[in-house]
Amino acid sequence: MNLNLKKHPKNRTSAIPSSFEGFMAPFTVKWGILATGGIAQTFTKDLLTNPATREVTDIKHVVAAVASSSSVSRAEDFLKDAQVPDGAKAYGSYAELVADPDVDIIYVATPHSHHFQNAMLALEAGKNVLCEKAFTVNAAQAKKLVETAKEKKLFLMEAVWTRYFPLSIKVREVVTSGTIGKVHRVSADLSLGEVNDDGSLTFPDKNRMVNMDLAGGALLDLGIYSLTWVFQILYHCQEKPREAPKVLAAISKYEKTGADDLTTMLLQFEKNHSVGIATTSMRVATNPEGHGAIDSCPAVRIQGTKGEVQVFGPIYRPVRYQVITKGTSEGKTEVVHCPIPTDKERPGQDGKTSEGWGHGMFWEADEAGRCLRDGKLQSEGMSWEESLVIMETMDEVRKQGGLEYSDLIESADYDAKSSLNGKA
Ligand SMILES: NC(=O)C1=CN([C@@H]2O[C@H](COP(=O)(O)OP(=O)(O)OC[C@H]3O[C@@H](n4cnc5c(N)ncnc54)[C@H](OP(=O)(O)O)[C@@H]3O)[C@@H](O)[C@H]2O)C=CC1
Ligand SMILES: O=C1OC[C@@H](O)[C@H](O)[C@H]1O
Repeated sequence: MNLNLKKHPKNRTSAIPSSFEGFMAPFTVKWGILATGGIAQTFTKDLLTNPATREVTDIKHVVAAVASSSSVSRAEDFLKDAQVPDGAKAYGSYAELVADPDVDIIYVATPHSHHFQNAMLALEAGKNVLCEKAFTVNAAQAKKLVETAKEKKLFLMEAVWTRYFPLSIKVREVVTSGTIGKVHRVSADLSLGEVNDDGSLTFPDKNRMVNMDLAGGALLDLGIYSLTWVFQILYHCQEKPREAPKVLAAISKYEKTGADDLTTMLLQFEKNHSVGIATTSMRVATNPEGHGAIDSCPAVRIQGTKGEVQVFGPIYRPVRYQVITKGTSEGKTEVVHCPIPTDKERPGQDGKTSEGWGHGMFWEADEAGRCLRDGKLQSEGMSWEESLVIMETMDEVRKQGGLEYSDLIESADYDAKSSLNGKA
């Protein structure tokens, strides 16, 4: 779909009585899912939830097709497992998926190493793209994606789902409203404790978390969320033109694979008199009670002159924050819960419980849909410019820590026939 050609009636300039708009058919987004791994499954299930469960009436998602680079049968199994309604197509190659005229937007759900080539494959085929985090391996690749999307007038967005959580939006509002005064410091951590008794990590060496061939490591996989919190406060909430940070980093590497397993970043926004401390690790967990437990200690602290916002982890999928304001002798604490709505008509995410589907990825999908509907090439919540500054920050962190990947996955030269694009 070329955004220049297709406009939803809601985007017309002629006067439509606002009372009428509520009766308009929702804008339908036809998704193509590129890859069949863990997050592709979770995202697809979120697309299939009833939007009304999150009070959305203007957007409807359809899973039009899925592709596996392994085999067509894997794509077929994926459709079955995700309970995708009949009619969706299964492909045994990414090339076939991006050529499907029934697909509006491609969700790229491959390992980091593959994002650049896969997203380029889709853009070159004229498809809009929502690409999983980390956007690419380096800033040069991200720049090339952005240039291509701009030139071809296609929508492109890094899938940093956390930014579209109502919780994130509310926290940004607390900050910009001045409730906690001038913010001088943000610290954010996303860490897992995945260590065996012998000091090795629990991930097998080939696992994408630690595999250098898949651009594994704490920084690109987990640290991106610590950076997300620092950036969505200290960068995103700045007035434009925004100041990019100076960076100081320490990286420690996993001796078995060379991937980073303990990375610490200090980001200084000198003119704004503020500093970010972003940490990530696979050795010591953010939450000593264990990953996935509702954290008892805050994983993000946003510290202002008049108070503090604390966000409880896991910070990629937070459901609770508190605002502590000065003023009275004891101070005042307001705890805010932001539960993720589930579709009770669907069986539990694991197929067993009766909680219903809903992981929280639907909000970013709704945003992508609204951008397509409104003819926007990028989302304000995760703009191209901000993705690029974050990629540049991670480049600098890797440079200081001496963390390099292979030429194949660092290359910013697009090659449709690259092994990273699977079979043609
Ligand atoms: N937003 C979020 O909460 C999360 C995001 N992610 C991000 O999603 C992406 C994928 O992660 P995840 O789904 O956990 O990964 P998985 O390993 O579960 O799946 C990756 C998929 O990519 C495809 N693929 C293509 N080439 C390769 C290759 N050489 N090695 C492995 N897989 C390959 C495979 O699908 P096929 O064979 O069908 O082509 C595979 O199933 C990453 O960028 C990660 O950072 C991950 C977890 C959570
Ligand atoms: O994006 C992610 O969020 C959840 C983590 O467990 C996962 O490793 C990461 O890719």
